[in-house]
Amino acid sequence: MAKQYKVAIIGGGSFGTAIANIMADNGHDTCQWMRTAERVKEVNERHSNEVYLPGIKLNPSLRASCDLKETVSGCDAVFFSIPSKSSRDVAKQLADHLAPGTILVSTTKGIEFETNTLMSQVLREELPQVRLGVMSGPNLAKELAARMITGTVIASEDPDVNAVVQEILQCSYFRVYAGSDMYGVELAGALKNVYAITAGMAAALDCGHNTISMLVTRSLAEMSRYAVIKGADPLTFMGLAGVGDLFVTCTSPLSRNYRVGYELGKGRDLNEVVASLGQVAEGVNTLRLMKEQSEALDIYMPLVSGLYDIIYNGSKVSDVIGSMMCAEQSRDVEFVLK
Ligand SMILES: NC(=O)c1ccc[n+]([C@@H]2O[C@H](COP(=O)([O-])OP(=O)(O)OC[C@H]3O[C@@H](n4cnc5c(N)ncnc54)[C@H](O)[C@@H]3O)[C@@H](O)[C@H]2O)c1
Ligand SMILES: O=P(O)(O)OC[C@H](O)CO
Repeated sequence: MAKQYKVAIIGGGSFGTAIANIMADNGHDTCQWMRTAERVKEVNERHSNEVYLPGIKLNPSLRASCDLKETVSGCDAVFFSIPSKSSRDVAKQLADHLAPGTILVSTTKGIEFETNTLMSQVLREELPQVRLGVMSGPNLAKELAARMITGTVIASEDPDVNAVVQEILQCSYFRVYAGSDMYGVELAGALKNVYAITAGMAAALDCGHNTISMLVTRSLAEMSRYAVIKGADPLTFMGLAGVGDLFVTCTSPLSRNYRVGYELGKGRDLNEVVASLGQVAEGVNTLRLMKEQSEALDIYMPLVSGLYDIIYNGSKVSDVIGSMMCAEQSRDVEFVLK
């Protein structure tokens, strides 16, 4: 029989609940920390989290708690699934409760806005005692919670972290691949959200399949170009955390970032769209960061600039597309060509 671990998940939203449910399905002693007492009661008594995962029956062995110390005490591994905006605050709360050597896995696909810092770095700064990993891939929470076949990537500098996480999560519907390019895996997860907004907008404007295909492929080129300049391995972007996640997020209406783009494409106001979502769409802040970075580092990112101009400068979609199509002819796969 496979080893049973004591595990915790920090975050009571869609993804935290989906991951907690897998671990409970796998027979691990699983506790999920969430800040809302009403939601804790619902998970413990009705085995559901209707606000975030409507219609999903959770494993009855999954426990929830509002008590952070009790949740993580004695855990072998802790999964962190808090939106980037609040990650540092929650990490600070965890500081006194995580034993040295505990495995901590970030599943957050965002960047700290004020510092342009990835979550692994935020966690490293606040929780130096842990062994870190990041998990990312084409992982729509609703599909995972419905136990649809899914693959993901765990990346850590410590191969033991990868092996333990594979053992904890691997099951008949979830396949966990290992990687060592932690930076690339995490960056890919954050960047693809921006391009999903563009893809949602293109869908709202009834663009053809040729257009969507060009958009997604050039998105991959643009995010890879940025990531390579920042030190990531371009091959990471060919895997599940790169092209895999870009594909799912740019094509599925289950993606919140895609939905933001779709609603913007239908002419709705950004603030109104974000407020009505009721869940996080990390790409909105990541877009602003990428625009700043592309200017500061002089990286050619026409899709980021175009989307930024449409959302924040009131540019017309047709004008932005027109200027992109008339730009100087370029080479394909230039981000890997020397
Ligand atoms: N939903 C998905 O399909 C999915 C898949 C992979 C990764 N992710 C990433 O996981 C992260 C979390 O996403 P999600 O989908 O679970 O978001 P969500 O909006 O569904 O839920 C966010 C959760 O975080 C909690 N939270 C926010 N601020 C908090 C604070 N200060 N203290 C305590 N709790 C706080 C909220 O109460 C809520 O329970 C994001 O970075 C997202 O990109 C999401
Ligand atoms: O709903 P989104 O747009 O945050 O995307 C969810 C996941 O990241 C897809 O892998």
